[in-house]
Amino acid sequence: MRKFKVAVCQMLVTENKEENLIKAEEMIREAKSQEAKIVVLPEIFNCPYNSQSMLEMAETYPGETTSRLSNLAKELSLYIIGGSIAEKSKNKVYNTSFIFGPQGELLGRHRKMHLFDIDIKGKITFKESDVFEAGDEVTVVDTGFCKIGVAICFDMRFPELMRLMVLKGAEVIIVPAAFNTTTGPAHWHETIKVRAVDNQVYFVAASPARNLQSSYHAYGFSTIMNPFGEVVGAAEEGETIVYGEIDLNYVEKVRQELPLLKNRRKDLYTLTEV
Ligand SMILES: O=C(O)CCC(=O)C(=O)O
Repeated sequence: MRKFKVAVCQMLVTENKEENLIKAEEMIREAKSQEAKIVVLPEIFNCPYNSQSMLEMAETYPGETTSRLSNLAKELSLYIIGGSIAEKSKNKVYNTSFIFGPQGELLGRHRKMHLFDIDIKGKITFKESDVFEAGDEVTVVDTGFCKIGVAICFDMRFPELMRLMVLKGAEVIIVPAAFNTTTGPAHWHETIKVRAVDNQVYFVAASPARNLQSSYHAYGFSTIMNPFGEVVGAAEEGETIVYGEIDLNYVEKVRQELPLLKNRRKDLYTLTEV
């Protein structure tokens, strides 16, 4: 398969976990009815993005949320990039994206590698490391028709990680995220564009819808960007599903016509995973 539709569910996340799971399922079913092959959920889609909720609602794998996503992937024969959830494992909690294939199989899991610890005076302070441990693996899953790099939110600010995914064969990078109303307007669009252009990949960034009732105001503006830096699908701040076509032949064409990856001076510098 060289061309397929990807859908990003920019869902409104509430305090009610069951409500969030039902919403995610409804949106995934809708995306399937529009013939999407890959459906993406946002970061922490089953509970509010705050330390207390994430700790309270953390689940082990397999657990309620992942079983529901896996069953849905199987029933609908879809790839589901399951946003992220708080994952409990051996007395630690991770911010984890579970990725399911069309038989309901777990294709991979990405544990957020760069934790969102920031303090922008008078604007936003957040310390994810109060809740989460950092993951330590670069995640690239193989669908059989393309390789997909998966990272979570703050991870997208680290160009080395994105490039490592491409060196492992990723032609598409998918990032469940939840930027906010301070850093979103400042950096969201530019980061998506530059990561897509530098790495010559489709870059799919999924946000929750903005919920002004919650303590964390997600930015929204989920975006699908092509390898030449053109937007192929985008939302504003409200709840919606964003669709875009991924064309792997176009990745090849851009990489040939503007040979950035080929022209790296590997004799002068290298990037290695340790
Ligand atoms: O990088 C940013 O500005 C936002 C990151 C974030 O919200 C997150 O990692 O959850």
